[in-house]
Amino acid sequence: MSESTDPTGAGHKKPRRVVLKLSGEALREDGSQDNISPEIVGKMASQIVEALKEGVQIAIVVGGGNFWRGISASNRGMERATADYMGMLATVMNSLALQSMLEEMGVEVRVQTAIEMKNVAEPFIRRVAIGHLEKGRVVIFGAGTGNPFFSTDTTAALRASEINADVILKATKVDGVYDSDPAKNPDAVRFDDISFHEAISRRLKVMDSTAFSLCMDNNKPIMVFDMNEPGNLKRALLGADIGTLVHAG
Ligand SMILES: Nc1ncnc2c1ncn2[C@@H]1O[C@H](COP(=O)(O)OP(=O)(O)OP(=O)(O)O)[C@@H](O)[C@H]1O
Ligand SMILES: O=c1ccn([C@@H]2O[C@H](COP(=O)(O)O)[C@@H](O)[C@H]2O)c(=O)[nH]1
Repeated sequence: MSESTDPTGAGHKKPRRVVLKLSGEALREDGSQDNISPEIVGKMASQIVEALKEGVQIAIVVGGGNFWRGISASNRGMERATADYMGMLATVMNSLALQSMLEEMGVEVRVQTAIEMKNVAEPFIRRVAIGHLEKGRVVIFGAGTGNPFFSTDTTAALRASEINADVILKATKVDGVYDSDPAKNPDAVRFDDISFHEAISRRLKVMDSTAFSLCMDNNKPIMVFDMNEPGNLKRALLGADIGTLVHAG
């Protein structure tokens, strides 16, 4: 794709509203004991500030893998639903860290959680979230879907459908979707674009199948890209060739 191509397939050059999915794991500095690196969160927040200048409405879902993944704890003997609720609480910590950094940079932010915790955040109310976005505020959706056995990728797919986002921008440690996990296979080959159907039938693990299916059913394209590179979020919004577009085909 060139700088001018349509990243959403929706007929406009720049999306009007996006859901940005941030990896929780990416908030931790390699080798550090801290689960959250304020420096990394700051760098992500700077990119979000830069992207907001494009006039795009941005809602965010942050993962929790820097603290806790329910399935890992469950594989080690903990009851799955409880482990998953712990994972959802982890995403709230990440949401608050991001809110704090964005506010330091002058951005108005509201965190809305799927599990009520009114002392720290608003409850998720779809119409209120849309109202915030229309006023130029960033909305961060914390606590996942509020349900165990799901992931924050599925949360991003669900919220994108609910708020009618044009595209999901999935920021990861890798620069797109590969034919196998590039972290495990150095010979993995990257796709410029791939259909939902093919991503699901090849069982590509960059997102879970529930998230892919929900995006496919609701026609929400996903741009998978590496946000560690400064400026990449803005490039993704403008349709630059920096990742893999997963689309209806
Ligand atoms: N076919 C594939 N193509 C690209 N990445 C893949 C593929 N299969 C597995 N992966 C892995 O998926 C990861 C991307 O997922 P994501 O950003 O959600 O990471 P995560 O660690 O699960 O995040 P979180 O902390 O939010 O749980 C990459 O780190 C990559 O190694
Ligand atoms: O809807 C949801 C979302 C998340 N969880 C739990 O939280 C952790 C962290 O999320 P990641 O997507 O892995 O970053 C996840 O492993 C689940 O345990 C959930 O239960 N429901």
